[in-house]
Amino acid sequence: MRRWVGVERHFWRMMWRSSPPLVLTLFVIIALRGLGIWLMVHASGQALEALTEHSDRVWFWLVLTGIGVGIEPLAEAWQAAASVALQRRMSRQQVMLLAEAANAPHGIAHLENPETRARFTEIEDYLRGMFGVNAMFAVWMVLGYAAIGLGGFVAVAQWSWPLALWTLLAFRLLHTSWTGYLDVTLRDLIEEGSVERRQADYLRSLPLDRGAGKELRLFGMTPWLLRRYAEVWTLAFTGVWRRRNRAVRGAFVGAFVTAAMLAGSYAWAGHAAWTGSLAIGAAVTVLQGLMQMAALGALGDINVQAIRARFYENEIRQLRACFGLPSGLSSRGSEAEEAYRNRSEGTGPDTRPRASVATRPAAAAAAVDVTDATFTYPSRAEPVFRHLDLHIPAGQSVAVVGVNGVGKSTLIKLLCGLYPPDSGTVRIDGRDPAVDDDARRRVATIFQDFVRYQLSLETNVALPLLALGDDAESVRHTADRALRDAAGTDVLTRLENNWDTILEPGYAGGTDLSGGQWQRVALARALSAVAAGAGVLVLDEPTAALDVRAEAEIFSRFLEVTRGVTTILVSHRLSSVRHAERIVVLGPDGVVQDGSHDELLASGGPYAEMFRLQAARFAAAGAGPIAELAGENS
Ligand SMILES: Nc1ncnc2c1ncn2[C@@H]1O[C@H](COP(=O)(O)OP(=O)(O)OP(=O)(O)O)[C@@H](O)[C@H]1O
Repeated sequence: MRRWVGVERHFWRMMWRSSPPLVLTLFVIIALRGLGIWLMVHASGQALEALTEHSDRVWFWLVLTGIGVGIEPLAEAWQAAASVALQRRMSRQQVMLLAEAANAPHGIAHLENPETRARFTEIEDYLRGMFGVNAMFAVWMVLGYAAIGLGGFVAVAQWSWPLALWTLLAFRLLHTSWTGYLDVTLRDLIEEGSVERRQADYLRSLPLDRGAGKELRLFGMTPWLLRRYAEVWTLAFTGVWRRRNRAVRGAFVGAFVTAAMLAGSYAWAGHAAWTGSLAIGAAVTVLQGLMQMAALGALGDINVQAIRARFYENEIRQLRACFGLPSGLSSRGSEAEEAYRNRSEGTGPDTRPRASVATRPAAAAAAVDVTDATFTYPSRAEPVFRHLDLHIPAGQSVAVVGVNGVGKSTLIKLLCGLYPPDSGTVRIDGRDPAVDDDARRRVATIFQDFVRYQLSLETNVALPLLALGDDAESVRHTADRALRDAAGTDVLTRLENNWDTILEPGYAGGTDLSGGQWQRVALARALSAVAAGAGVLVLDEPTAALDVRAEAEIFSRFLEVTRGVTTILVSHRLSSVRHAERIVVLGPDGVVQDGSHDELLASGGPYAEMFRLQAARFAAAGAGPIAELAGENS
């Protein structure tokens, strides 16, 4: 009971916060609907009574009946419009609340935790789905029905309180037993089998995915996929069906008892009319009132949606609580919500002060210090590395190499503060990026699996500047230079809508880029981040899709344009990494070699061996100028 009160209070508080005038308006409409029904039921009975008595008052009661009848459709339409407007505000608030929750932790471990991810996905699906979009409509419809039922209740109670209460009890029993069933269904849907359901959803979405669509055809995987989908889906729902079947029995028992109680109500009123203790007009009022009270019973779908609305609002609150966030939006979130409202409702431009955007970090190279760091992924038992030490002075260019899976990308994630080390420290200019936003913003990284935003070319390149709120002209200017420095000018010239082209063919006028072109765009984004004030630039295999010559050219150019910034480059192509001032070879037990390209070649060991192997491969393939590039120093 206390839980229910807490959920209800929170739900109404959030609704009130999203728009007090609309909530007040809706309450007025609801009251009007109850009044309208009572007027119709009561006045029509009185009109009949007056008619049988040939009284002049018949017209008076007929007019009131007409008013009562007229109120209902008008109020219903008004209620629908107001609840849809309220939904818009609630959705906006919920999206912001959820986004704040997703972004609250400094790292990304929560996004890799299967349970948390499932909860996020579930809420997001709800918000975007039909139930989420119609939630407010449903909530106020249920209240509207309650008002109608109450109107009927008052009309019956005017003749007999016990009959009104008895009938109310019957309908509440029906309502409670079906709500109990729906509650079980809902909880099952959310809390049980979510991971399996997410997997089933993923499998179902694969044939619609452009990338997966290619492989599905190539490998003839569709029949296997459908079989696997059926298996996972059945697994996800078997328990749900069993529980649902059990719960529906209670609902049916409730329905039978309600039917018996209602038969009693009608017999009661009928007997009174038969024996003459209920006059004809009052009998009409009571019978109509009993019928209107049916609105207090099971409401089916609408009720499910109203329950869902409360459930998910509470889910958002609980998810936020997991990350130490209050139930309402932070001041920054409220500011963003206000800007969103201004724009979506066309009430004005985004006039927020610039202070609400990210602050521009100081533009100077930053030192990187990893001291005695041990790190284990939350889902793993074995650490990726133990007691790792790496110190990079400000302004140095360092290449990190090592075999697959040795932990290069993991090290980069630690430098970005996406995970804290289990023990030891990671510092950027003496500050911990795992807890300090400003320290993290000093690190600009292009990951191996960099994001291909389905947005314009300009946004893809200039994202770090847009995050700072730079004006359009300087954004375009810096993006232009960054793309040029990343040797991506031809990407721009080939696009029909130039900077405004959406980099996704699923949009009108949109297009895709080749792997190499995407990498140039990502590199340009890294350069924009440097222009935005990053002091450490990390490139995690950013050029794997480029040919060897293009990669070598880009690196020498990159080191040129990023002079004055600390650069960390991860690559398997040793022909490229040798341009770095210093090369660090990672092994299972941490740094196994550290020095310049020449020093490492001269000292022998893993680096020299890897380099000779690569050079020999190119030479054997007769790669001509490429072999020259790789073998220059061998
Ligand atoms: N999110 C994760 N959760 C659990 N384990 C992970 C995660 N990401 C990577 N790993 C594991 O951590 C180890 C190091 O991975 P990492 O990606 O850092 O290697 P890498 O040196 O960058 O490899 P590559 O050269 O193939 O890119 C691997 O064993 C990998 O399976």
